[in-house]
Amino acid sequence: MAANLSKHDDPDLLDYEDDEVEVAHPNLTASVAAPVAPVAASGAAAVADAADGAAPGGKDAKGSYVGIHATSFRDFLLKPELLRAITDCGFEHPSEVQQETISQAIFGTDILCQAKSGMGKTAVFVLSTLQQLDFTAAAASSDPAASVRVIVLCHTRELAFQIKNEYVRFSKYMTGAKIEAVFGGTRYDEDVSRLHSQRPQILVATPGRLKALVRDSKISLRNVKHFVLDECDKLLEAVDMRADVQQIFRATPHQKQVMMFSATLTPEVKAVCKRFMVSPLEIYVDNEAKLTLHGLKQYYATLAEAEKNRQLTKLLDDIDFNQCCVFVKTTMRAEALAKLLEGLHFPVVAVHSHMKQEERLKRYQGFKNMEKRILVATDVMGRGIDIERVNLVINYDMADSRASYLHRVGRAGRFGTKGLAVTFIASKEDTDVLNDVQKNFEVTIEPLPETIDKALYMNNVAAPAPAAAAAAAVTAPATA
Ligand SMILES: Nc1ncnc2c1ncn2[C@@H]1O[C@H](COP(=O)(O)OP(=O)(O)OP(=O)(O)O)[C@@H](O)[C@H]1O
Repeated sequence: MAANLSKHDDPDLLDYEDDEVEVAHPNLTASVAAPVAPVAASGAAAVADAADGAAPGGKDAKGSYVGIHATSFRDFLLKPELLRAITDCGFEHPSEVQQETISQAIFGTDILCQAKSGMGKTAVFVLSTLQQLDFTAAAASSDPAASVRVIVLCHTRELAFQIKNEYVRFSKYMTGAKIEAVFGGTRYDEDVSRLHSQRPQILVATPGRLKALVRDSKISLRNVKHFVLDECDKLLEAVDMRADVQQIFRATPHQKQVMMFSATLTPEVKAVCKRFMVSPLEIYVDNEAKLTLHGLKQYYATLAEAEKNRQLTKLLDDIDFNQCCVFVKTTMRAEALAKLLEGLHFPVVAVHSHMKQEERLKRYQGFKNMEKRILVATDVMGRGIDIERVNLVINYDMADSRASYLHRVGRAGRFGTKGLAVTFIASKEDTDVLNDVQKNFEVTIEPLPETIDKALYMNNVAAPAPAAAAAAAVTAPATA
């Protein structure tokens, strides 16, 4: 494995998602002139809607969109307890990226993998590491002080929590499997005692917290056999994060499997990633155009900043969504917008980096459990987060780059399902990003039409016959 990584000064411990610019925005605190009818506050209607996503016969509709039906998870010759858990999770067929990578990942090959958002990259490293681990009592007692065999690094706490849960559900028939997650914003001493008492074999972490634990010798990584970076471009692009990752990497043995994943990998980041690896299997999307999610209908609305609130509330009323993510550019705007929507009785919750960790996870979990239908968030929630019922993304503030746009809209249309993304364009910079997205991802983002046909963004809603289309269509506001 490549060991001659360049040195960086030790940065202060950081929460990596705290990179948002704080700009007060008067528009958000202004009240919306016209009263707006709320969407159903109860989860019941939405749960019924979400059921639309299920294919006839109760089968999960997702598998039928992107699964390669000629192959099956059985073809990977996985452990029976893993296959049982895969079946319980409703996975029928491996997706393309799973088919391309799992068969080699389970033999310990280093993997550098780029694949579209929502196509099941998580299961690649979760399944392949679980397949390779030995959870027997003998293995556990061999060196209890250095129990960790798998390190998974990711950039946010919610993602760490989500990945830990994926490990839990796929290891449910594996006796002795112990999985923990550590991330900033929680009590350090509690992490220390939990790691000491639990002795996990699998540890999911944000780099800052893990770096501190390693630095203080609260954990030994000398037995690590698998080192995974999810959203690796995010972890390696910024110098401070990369330095933390490098420091953790250096605390692990030379001999190990390294796997890295993202939907977006620039040539520069690929080169950095490969310095951590030895002869990796490289799976890339050869043309950015192929990152476009074809189940996702994308529109934009050109409008003035002051018109955003009215437009947003109109969309939330008119569009028949299951769950929706609204992205804004700062934590302050997230708070203000959520308050405004709450005042109008929309079932909304805000998540951003400037809130207590406990509260943040509670809100994220509540949204995941369908207690609220609208999430207002900063880019903190823009990557990796997998919430199955989200079929509408609204960029209230345009993303600052095409990569960020791609990750955000990828919160809808997961695993080949249908979804809708609407982006507000209020400045020349917004237009530039929009043009960059259209050019590089070869997608045509149309102006928001008067009406949006439900069949475009709801699964199992048949496209109406042309004559009936007008009557069935949902009314949407005209663009400014
Ligand atoms: N083979 C499969 N069959 C059915 N569902 C699957 C399969 N593989 C993954 N999924 C589901 O697809 C969804 C998206 O998977 P995942 O979050 O791993 O995507 P991703 O590629 O990591 O996306 P992103 O780049 O946005 O992080 C999850 O809900 C996951 O449970």
